[in-house]
Amino acid sequence: MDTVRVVCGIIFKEDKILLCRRKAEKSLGGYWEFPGGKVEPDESEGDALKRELREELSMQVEINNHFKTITHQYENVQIELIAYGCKFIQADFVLIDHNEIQWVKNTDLLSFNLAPADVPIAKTLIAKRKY
Ligand SMILES: Nc1nc2c([nH]c(=O)n2[C@H]2C[C@H](O)[C@@H](COP(=O)(O)OP(=O)(O)OP(=O)(O)O)O2)c(=O)[nH]1
Repeated sequence: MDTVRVVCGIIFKEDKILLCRRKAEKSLGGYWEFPGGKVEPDESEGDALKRELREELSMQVEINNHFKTITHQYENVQIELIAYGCKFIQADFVLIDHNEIQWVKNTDLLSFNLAPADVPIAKTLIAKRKY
């Protein structure tokens, strides 16, 4: 089975991280995620992340370090979830693919119903506190 490459942002505003809840009608609807999306062919991970954040949230960030990559097998798809640390710059937060957003303290991440692939990323964030 092919692996779908997905890039997501661990977006910091001071000591809080942005979580977004996927709309009910989407795949993994109702789960909270780090925003981002699929990397298109011939697109860099950074360009894909900037594009997705602009399209989904009208948001601009500064992309910093690669944080962690997780391979996760869902029932009918395998994804490679590539997470980058980002600094929040500004957003209109016009929600397209999500129905709620929240800025969350590191230590509260696991109290959200995270997409299963995101759980190891949240655990690493909690273990490191600051990356
Ligand atoms: N953006 C994002 N997607 C994630 C995360 N964790 C996780 O399992 N995913 C999954 C959900 C989707 O199956 C896929 C990303 O696709 P996407 O966000 O571009 O969604 P999409 O609209 O293209 O997907 P679809 O509903 O059309 O299938 O990766 C995450 O933290 N961020």
